[in-house]
Amino acid sequence: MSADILSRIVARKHEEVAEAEKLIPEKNLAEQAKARQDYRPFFKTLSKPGKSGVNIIAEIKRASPSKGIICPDLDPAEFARAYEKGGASCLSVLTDRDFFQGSINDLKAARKSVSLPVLRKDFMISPYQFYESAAMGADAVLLIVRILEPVQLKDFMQLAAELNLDTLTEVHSKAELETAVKAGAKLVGINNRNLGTFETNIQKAADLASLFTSDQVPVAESGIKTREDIISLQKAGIFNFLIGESIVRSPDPKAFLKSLAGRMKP
Ligand SMILES: O=P(O)(O)OC[C@@H](O)[C@@H](O)c1c[nH]c2ccccc12
Repeated sequence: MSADILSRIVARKHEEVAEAEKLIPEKNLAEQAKARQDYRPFFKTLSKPGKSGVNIIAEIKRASPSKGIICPDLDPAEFARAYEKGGASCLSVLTDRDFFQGSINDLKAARKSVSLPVLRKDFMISPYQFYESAAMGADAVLLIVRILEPVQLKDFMQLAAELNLDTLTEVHSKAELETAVKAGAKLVGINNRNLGTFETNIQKAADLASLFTSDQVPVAESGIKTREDIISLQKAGIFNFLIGESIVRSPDPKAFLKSLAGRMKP
Protein backbone atom coordinates (compact mmCIF):
# COMPACT_ATOMS: atom_id res chain seq x y z
CA MET A 1 0.00 0.00 0.00
CA SER A 2 2.62 2.54 1.07
CA ALA A 3 4.98 1.61 -1.78
CA ASP A 4 3.25 4.03 -4.14
CA ILE A 5 2.47 6.79 -1.64
CA LEU A 6 5.31 8.93 -2.92
CA SER A 7 4.06 8.71 -6.50
CA ARG A 8 0.56 9.60 -5.28
CA ILE A 9 1.92 12.64 -3.46
CA VAL A 10 3.86 13.74 -6.54
CA ALA A 11 0.90 13.20 -8.89
CA ARG A 12 -1.34 15.23 -6.59
CA LYS A 13 1.34 17.93 -6.36
CA HIS A 14 1.27 18.40 -10.15
CA GLU A 15 -2.51 18.91 -9.97
CA GLU A 16 -2.19 21.34 -7.07
CA VAL A 17 0.40 23.44 -8.86
CA ALA A 18 -1.84 23.62 -11.94
CA GLU A 19 -4.74 24.75 -9.72
CA ALA A 20 -2.58 27.35 -7.94
CA GLU A 21 -1.30 28.76 -11.24
CA LYS A 22 -4.87 29.48 -12.29
CA LEU A 23 -5.44 31.53 -9.14
CA ILE A 24 -2.11 33.36 -9.07
CA PRO A 25 -0.06 33.35 -12.29
CA GLU A 26 3.66 32.69 -11.97
CA LYS A 27 4.40 36.19 -13.24
CA ASN A 28 2.66 37.78 -10.24
CA LEU A 29 4.43 35.52 -7.78
CA ALA A 30 7.75 36.22 -9.46
CA GLU A 31 7.28 39.93 -8.76
CA GLN A 32 6.49 39.26 -5.11
CA ALA A 33 9.43 36.88 -4.90
CA LYS A 34 11.82 39.50 -6.24
CA ALA A 35 10.49 42.12 -3.83
CA ARG A 36 11.28 39.95 -0.82
CA GLN A 37 13.91 41.55 1.41
CA ASP A 38 14.17 39.87 4.75
CA TYR A 39 16.03 36.65 3.89
CA ARG A 40 17.39 34.87 6.94
CA PRO A 41 20.57 32.74 6.60
CA PHE A 42 19.53 29.07 6.66
CA PHE A 43 22.62 27.52 5.08
CA LYS A 44 25.08 29.72 6.94
CA THR A 45 23.47 28.93 10.29
CA LEU A 46 23.85 25.22 9.61
CA SER A 47 27.39 25.39 8.25
CA LYS A 48 28.94 25.19 11.70
CA PRO A 49 27.78 23.70 15.02
CA GLY A 50 25.75 25.93 17.34
CA LYS A 51 26.77 26.76 20.91
CA SER A 52 25.58 23.43 22.27
CA GLY A 53 27.59 21.61 19.60
CA VAL A 54 24.53 20.87 17.49
CA ASN A 55 21.92 22.64 15.39
CA ILE A 56 18.34 21.48 15.57
CA ILE A 57 15.96 22.29 12.75
CA ALA A 58 12.65 21.91 14.57
CA GLU A 59 9.70 20.96 12.41
CA ILE A 60 6.08 22.01 12.53
CA LYS A 61 4.20 18.88 11.51
CA ARG A 62 0.48 18.25 12.03
CA ALA A 63 0.23 14.86 10.38
CA SER A 64 2.06 12.55 7.98
CA PRO A 65 1.17 9.61 5.74
CA SER A 66 3.38 7.32 7.84
CA LYS A 67 2.19 8.37 11.30
CA GLY A 68 -1.31 9.70 10.58
CA ILE A 69 -2.45 12.51 12.81
CA ILE A 70 0.23 13.91 15.11
CA CYS A 71 -1.23 17.22 16.32
CA PRO A 72 -3.88 18.56 13.91
CA ASP A 73 -4.80 21.67 15.92
CA LEU A 74 -1.34 22.93 16.67
CA ASP A 75 -0.84 26.67 16.65
CA PRO A 76 2.18 27.28 14.39
CA ALA A 77 3.07 30.64 15.96
CA GLU A 78 3.01 29.19 19.47
CA PHE A 79 5.10 26.19 18.44
CA ALA A 80 7.58 28.40 16.62
CA ARG A 81 8.06 30.52 19.74
CA ALA A 82 8.57 27.45 21.93
CA TYR A 83 11.10 26.11 19.41
CA GLU A 84 13.01 29.38 19.40
CA LYS A 85 13.06 29.52 23.21
CA GLY A 86 14.18 25.89 23.29
CA GLY A 87 17.26 26.84 21.28
CA ALA A 88 16.29 25.59 17.81
CA SER A 89 18.61 26.97 15.11
CA CYS A 90 16.03 26.91 12.31
CA LEU A 91 12.42 25.95 11.68
CA SER A 92 11.01 23.55 9.13
CA VAL A 93 7.34 23.93 8.21
CA LEU A 94 5.39 21.34 6.22
CA THR A 95 3.26 23.18 3.69
CA ASP A 96 1.73 20.16 1.92
CA ARG A 97 -2.00 20.15 2.59
CA ASP A 98 -3.40 16.84 1.42
CA PHE A 99 -0.92 14.45 3.00
CA PHE A 100 0.54 16.50 5.89
CA GLN A 101 -2.29 18.95 6.73
CA GLY A 102 0.12 21.86 6.42
CA SER A 103 -0.27 25.15 4.55
CA ILE A 104 1.41 28.29 3.34
CA ASN A 105 -0.31 30.09 6.21
CA ASP A 106 1.40 27.79 8.72
CA LEU A 107 4.76 28.88 7.34
CA LYS A 108 3.86 32.57 7.34
CA ALA A 109 2.47 32.46 10.89
CA ALA A 110 5.46 30.52 12.23
CA ARG A 111 8.02 32.74 10.55
CA LYS A 112 6.37 35.96 11.65
CA SER A 113 6.50 35.04 15.32
CA VAL A 114 10.25 34.31 15.53
CA SER A 115 13.54 35.43 14.01
CA LEU A 116 14.80 31.99 12.93
CA PRO A 117 15.42 31.00 9.29
CA VAL A 118 12.60 28.84 7.91
CA LEU A 119 12.69 25.85 5.57
CA ARG A 120 9.65 25.22 3.40
CA LYS A 121 9.10 21.48 3.59
CA ASP A 122 7.17 20.31 0.56
CA PHE A 123 7.54 18.26 -2.61
CA MET A 124 9.14 20.61 -5.13
CA ILE A 125 8.39 19.50 -8.68
CA SER A 126 7.74 22.75 -10.56
CA PRO A 127 9.50 26.14 -10.94
CA TYR A 128 6.19 27.70 -9.87
CA GLN A 129 6.74 26.45 -6.33
CA PHE A 130 10.07 28.30 -6.06
CA TYR A 131 8.46 31.66 -6.80
CA GLU A 132 5.70 30.72 -4.39
CA SER A 133 8.25 29.82 -1.68
CA ALA A 134 10.11 33.11 -1.98
CA ALA A 135 6.82 35.03 -2.09
CA MET A 136 5.59 33.38 1.12
CA GLY A 137 8.85 34.35 2.83
CA ALA A 138 10.60 30.98 3.06
CA ASP A 139 14.37 31.16 3.48
CA ALA A 140 15.06 27.69 2.11
CA VAL A 141 13.38 24.83 0.27
CA LEU A 142 13.77 21.07 0.30
CA LEU A 143 14.86 19.26 -2.87
CA ILE A 144 14.15 15.53 -2.78
CA VAL A 145 16.57 13.78 -5.14
CA ARG A 146 14.33 10.72 -5.45
CA ILE A 147 11.51 12.65 -7.15
CA LEU A 148 13.68 14.73 -9.54
CA GLU A 149 15.64 14.08 -12.69
CA PRO A 150 19.30 15.06 -12.30
CA VAL A 151 18.95 17.98 -14.74
CA GLN A 152 15.85 19.17 -12.92
CA LEU A 153 17.78 19.07 -9.65
CA LYS A 154 20.46 21.29 -11.17
CA ASP A 155 17.94 23.69 -12.71
CA PHE A 156 16.04 23.94 -9.43
CA MET A 157 19.23 24.66 -7.50
CA GLN A 158 19.99 27.46 -9.91
CA LEU A 159 16.48 28.90 -9.75
CA ALA A 160 16.57 28.76 -5.96
CA ALA A 161 19.89 30.62 -5.94
CA GLU A 162 18.46 33.31 -8.22
CA LEU A 163 15.58 33.79 -5.80
CA ASN A 164 17.89 33.87 -2.78
CA LEU A 165 16.45 30.63 -1.42
CA ASP A 166 18.86 28.20 0.22
CA THR A 167 18.41 24.52 -0.56
CA LEU A 168 18.49 21.37 1.52
CA THR A 169 19.00 18.46 -0.86
CA GLU A 170 17.61 15.20 0.47
CA VAL A 171 19.07 11.76 -0.22
CA HIS A 172 18.44 8.26 1.05
CA SER A 173 21.11 6.20 -0.74
CA LYS A 174 24.68 6.34 -1.95
CA ALA A 175 23.52 6.74 -5.56
CA GLU A 176 21.29 9.68 -4.61
CA LEU A 177 24.14 11.24 -2.66
CA GLU A 178 26.31 11.05 -5.79
CA THR A 179 23.56 12.72 -7.83
CA ALA A 180 23.27 15.47 -5.22
CA VAL A 181 27.01 16.09 -5.13
CA LYS A 182 27.22 16.18 -8.94
CA ALA A 183 24.49 18.80 -8.99
CA GLY A 184 26.57 20.91 -6.59
CA ALA A 185 24.57 20.40 -3.38
CA LYS A 186 26.30 21.81 -0.31
CA LEU A 187 23.73 21.14 2.39
CA VAL A 188 22.65 17.53 2.12
CA GLY A 189 19.91 15.93 4.21
CA ILE A 190 20.08 12.21 4.82
CA ASN A 191 16.55 10.97 5.32
CA ASN A 192 16.55 8.05 7.70
CA ARG A 193 13.04 7.28 6.48
CA ASN A 194 12.55 5.58 3.13
CA LEU A 195 9.79 7.65 1.56
CA GLY A 196 8.57 4.62 -0.40
CA THR A 197 8.24 2.15 2.48
CA PHE A 198 8.35 4.47 5.54
CA GLU A 199 10.96 2.22 7.09
CA THR A 200 13.10 4.37 9.42
CA ASN A 201 16.62 3.56 10.58
CA ILE A 202 18.75 6.29 12.12
CA GLN A 203 21.92 4.34 11.32
CA LYS A 204 21.31 5.41 7.70
CA ALA A 205 22.53 8.96 8.40
CA ALA A 206 25.71 7.67 10.06
CA ASP A 207 26.45 5.31 7.17
CA LEU A 208 25.97 7.89 4.42
CA ALA A 209 27.68 10.72 6.34
CA SER A 210 30.90 8.71 6.20
CA LEU A 211 30.90 9.28 2.41
CA PHE A 212 30.70 13.09 2.64
CA THR A 213 33.67 15.26 1.73
CA SER A 214 34.45 18.57 3.45
CA ASP A 215 32.44 20.30 0.68
CA GLN A 216 29.11 18.96 1.95
CA VAL A 217 27.38 19.63 5.24
CA PRO A 218 25.18 16.76 6.43
CA VAL A 219 21.78 17.04 8.10
CA ALA A 220 20.32 13.93 9.73
CA GLU A 221 16.57 13.76 9.12
CA SER A 222 13.70 11.73 10.59
CA GLY A 223 13.18 9.29 13.42
CA ILE A 224 15.35 11.18 15.94
CA LYS A 225 13.80 10.88 19.40
CA THR A 226 16.45 11.00 22.12
CA ARG A 227 19.65 12.67 23.26
CA GLU A 228 21.34 9.30 22.69
CA ASP A 229 20.27 9.30 19.03
CA ILE A 230 21.98 12.66 18.63
CA ILE A 231 25.14 11.62 20.44
CA SER A 232 25.47 8.52 18.28
CA LEU A 233 25.06 10.56 15.08
CA GLN A 234 27.54 13.19 16.30
CA LYS A 235 30.13 10.42 16.40
CA ALA A 236 29.59 10.10 12.64
CA GLY A 237 30.45 13.80 12.18
CA ILE A 238 26.86 15.08 11.98
CA PHE A 239 25.89 18.25 13.85
CA ASN A 240 22.61 19.19 12.14
CA PHE A 241 19.37 17.41 13.01
CA LEU A 242 15.93 17.83 11.46
CA ILE A 243 13.37 16.67 14.00
CA GLY A 244 9.58 16.75 13.83
CA GLU A 245 7.35 14.19 15.44
CA SER A 246 9.16 13.65 18.73
CA ILE A 247 9.19 17.40 19.45
CA VAL A 248 5.58 17.97 18.39
CA ARG A 249 4.38 15.08 20.57
CA SER A 250 6.42 16.17 23.57
CA PRO A 251 4.36 17.68 26.42
CA ASP A 252 6.92 20.51 26.66
CA PRO A 253 8.61 21.14 23.28
CA LYS A 254 10.88 23.87 24.66
CA ALA A 255 12.29 21.71 27.47
CA PHE A 256 12.49 18.68 25.18
CA LEU A 257 14.54 20.63 22.63
CA LYS A 258 16.95 21.70 25.36
CA SER A 259 17.34 18.13 26.52
CA LEU A 260 17.99 16.95 22.94
CA ALA A 261 20.79 19.50 22.65
CA GLY A 262 22.23 18.41 26.02
CA ARG A 263 21.41 21.71 27.69
CA MET A 264 19.11 20.24 30.32
CA LYS A 265 18.56 16.88 31.98
CA PRO A 266 15.70 15.04 30.26
O1 LIG B 1 9.01 13.63 12.23
P1 LIG B 1 10.41 13.13 12.11
O2 LIG B 1 10.48 11.61 12.06
O3 LIG B 1 11.31 13.70 13.17
O4 LIG B 1 10.98 13.62 10.68
C1 LIG B 1 11.13 15.00 10.35
C2 LIG B 1 11.49 15.16 8.88
O5 LIG B 1 12.74 14.57 8.67
C3 LIG B 1 10.44 14.53 7.97
O6 LIG B 1 9.26 15.22 8.18
C4 LIG B 1 10.80 14.56 6.49
C5 LIG B 1 12.05 14.40 5.96
N1 LIG B 1 12.00 14.46 4.62
C6 LIG B 1 10.72 14.66 4.24
C7 LIG B 1 10.20 14.82 2.97
C8 LIG B 1 8.83 15.06 2.87
C9 LIG B 1 8.02 15.11 4.00
C10 LIG B 1 8.55 14.96 5.27
C11 LIG B 1 9.92 14.73 5.40
